[in-house]
Amino acid sequence: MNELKVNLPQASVSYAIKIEKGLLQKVGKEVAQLTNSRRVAVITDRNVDSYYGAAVEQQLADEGFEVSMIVLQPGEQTKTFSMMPQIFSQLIEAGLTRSDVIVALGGGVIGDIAGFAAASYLRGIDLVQIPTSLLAQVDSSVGGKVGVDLPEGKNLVGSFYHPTQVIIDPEVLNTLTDHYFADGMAEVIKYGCIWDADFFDSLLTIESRDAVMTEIEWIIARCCDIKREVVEQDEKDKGLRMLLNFGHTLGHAIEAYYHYEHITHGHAVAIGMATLTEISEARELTETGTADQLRRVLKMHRLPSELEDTKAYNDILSFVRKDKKQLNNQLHVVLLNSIGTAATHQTDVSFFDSLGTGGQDH
Ligand SMILES: NC(=O)c1ccc[n+]([C@@H]2O[C@H](COP(=O)([O-])OP(=O)(O)OC[C@H]3O[C@@H](n4cnc5c(N)ncnc54)[C@H](O)[C@@H]3O)[C@@H](O)[C@H]2O)c1
Ligand SMILES: O=C(O)C(=O)C[C@@H](O)[C@H](O)[C@H](O)COP(=O)(O)O
Ligand SMILES: [Zn+2]
Repeated sequence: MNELKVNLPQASVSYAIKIEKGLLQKVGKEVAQLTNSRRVAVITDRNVDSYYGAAVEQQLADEGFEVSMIVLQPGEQTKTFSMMPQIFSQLIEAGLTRSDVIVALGGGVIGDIAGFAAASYLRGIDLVQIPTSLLAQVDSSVGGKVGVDLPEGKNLVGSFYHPTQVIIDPEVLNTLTDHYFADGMAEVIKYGCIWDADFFDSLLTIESRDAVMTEIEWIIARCCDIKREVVEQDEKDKGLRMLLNFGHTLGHAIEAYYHYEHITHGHAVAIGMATLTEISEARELTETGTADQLRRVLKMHRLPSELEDTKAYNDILSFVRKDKKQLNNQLHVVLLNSIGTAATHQTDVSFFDSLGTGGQDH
């Protein structure tokens, strides 16, 4: 088993990330070790429930827990503020008290919304993250960002709320579709881009999904460890943590433009990373050849580097203009110096003027 520890002394928080093939079979015992409570609500989505819901429910029941299953519709449209009253009602109906536990069993959508429910229900109850998509295993289950979307944009309501443990079983990835596997690879590639050139290079040698799966435990562990290192230094996203947003300013705008349908988070981030790197390379802010390397690794892992509908960029820019992280009309964008190192830059939206022209200014 790989076990990492996230330590945030300033927030009086410390939790383990456990990574092991087959760990889902021991989930009842893992949760039982974390709490004296005997009541658990498992929040999941219909897809994940159909594969793993019954087994998780049974194991928790075997440990003496009274278990309530809250099963949501799959997809980003579920991660909305308007879903919260329904979830809170179900938690009340399940009789969850302050000493009880919410288990988030699913991808990033479930982790974010169940985490937000745990952060706000009764002013906060314990949360265990059991991420089941690659994206959730390498990124969203770690670091405590929980929240929901508003019609106006992504993740506009939320908080920092850490789990008491993250339980990762890479074997569950076998039932994930290729599309969502690729989504997770976008965030994996992001870590190589911003933090670790050797890791990036190794991703260029692992060509297929099967090849990734043979190396999966250390890949997940490396990503979680990078995120741990970043979050421990900047829990509240005021400085270093912004690097984890590489590709996201444009990515989030693309997702919002398409109403969170058609283009999923990882695909949007892939386009965001490649497009931004093309622009910054054309402006000599990034080492020549970086965008090519990035496009190569994205293609290898079945991810896009550009939007097919380049005409959409004008409208997408209006979402970039409304980016939530602006300060005095300045956007924070993360640019690569070269593969493996990145920095945040303040700029205005004109930085994106060349969108859709391959990085060349009009
Ligand atoms: N909190 C954070 O730090 C953070 C980080 C990155 C992304 N996110 C958020 O995460 C979300 C995207 O997460 P995602 O890509 O996991 O999407 P998702 O939760 O929608 O899961 C993708 C799809 O895979 C299915 N699925 C999940 N696990 C499965 C499994 N083992 N077998 C079969 N099907 C499975 C789901 O039902 C869903 O249809 C976005 O909302 C994004 O904003 C949050
Ligand atoms: O954990 C972080 O910090 C990240 O930025 C990770 C991102 O991959 C993730 O998509 C996150 O939800 C974005 O957060 P936001 O604050 O830009 O909404
Ligand atoms: Zn992301």
